[in-house]
Amino acid sequence: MSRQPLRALGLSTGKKARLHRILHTFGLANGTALFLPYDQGLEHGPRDFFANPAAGDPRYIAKLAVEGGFNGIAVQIGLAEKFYWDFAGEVPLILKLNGKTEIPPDGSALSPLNASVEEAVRLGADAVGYTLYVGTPAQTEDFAQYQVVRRDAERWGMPLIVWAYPRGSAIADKGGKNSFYAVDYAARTASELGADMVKVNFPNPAKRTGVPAPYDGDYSTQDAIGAVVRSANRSMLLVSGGEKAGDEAMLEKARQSMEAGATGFIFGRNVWQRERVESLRFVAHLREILAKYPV
Ligand SMILES: O=C[C@H](O)COP(=O)(O)O
Repeated sequence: MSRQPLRALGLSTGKKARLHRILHTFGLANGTALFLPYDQGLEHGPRDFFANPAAGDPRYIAKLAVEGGFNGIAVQIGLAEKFYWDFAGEVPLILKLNGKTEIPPDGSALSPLNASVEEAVRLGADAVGYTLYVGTPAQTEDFAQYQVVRRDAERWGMPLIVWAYPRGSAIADKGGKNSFYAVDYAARTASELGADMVKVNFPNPAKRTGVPAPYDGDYSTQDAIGAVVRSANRSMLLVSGGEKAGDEAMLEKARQSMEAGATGFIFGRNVWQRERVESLRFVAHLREILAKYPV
């Protein structure tokens, strides 16, 4: 069960204090989490803002994070430097330390570092984020880069959230990046490598060719997300939103995730690729779900 009191997670003092601030003084302040990720402008490009052009303005998103009662906003260094100060202290900052464009092919992806844990401290961040691509040809280099971040995070008492993303042709041949096998393996990898929180896509247990046993068996989505939470063990599990989908489908995934023991959600496009009032209405539904699972 990943959703446990902070005291049960073996955290250092600085990490525990920052996580307590994030989880127990912001959002619902009940130990669950709702984060707003806003690095899509780098990862996917401005195409993500066409559905709601207002969302291309970082001030609009930061205001939404405050008004929506989020536990944190995750941005890259440039936006943290130039925009976060307007809202500093009003919503926790998660400084995303690495990131890349979608222009180079996905298969051999390594997400380079663009900022440091020390800069996160200077900016008043309460956590840092690192994208770890599990299964690519660049995995060895990625692990080495990650290890430095993990040590810095430990030294500065900074919680480390790992975006654990299966990627590359080897993963494509084994059921794809959202398969139960791939997501479960990514959650376990992040946990083994010292993540305090791990962010994964919701696993899809549909039968696929090339998936190693026992992942080729029959599993419900509830079985699959339950296994992923167990694989994350003492790393708190956050479920990612992904591309904009129907509200009912998203809310059902959210319910199943919390029922399985997840700590919360990190939903971006599903929140802000719509008009502000609609965003806040959707957020209210997410908060209703989170309210049922206090830690
Ligand atoms: O880093 C990318 C974002 O976390 C993606 O968030 P999203 O899929 O909910 O838009």
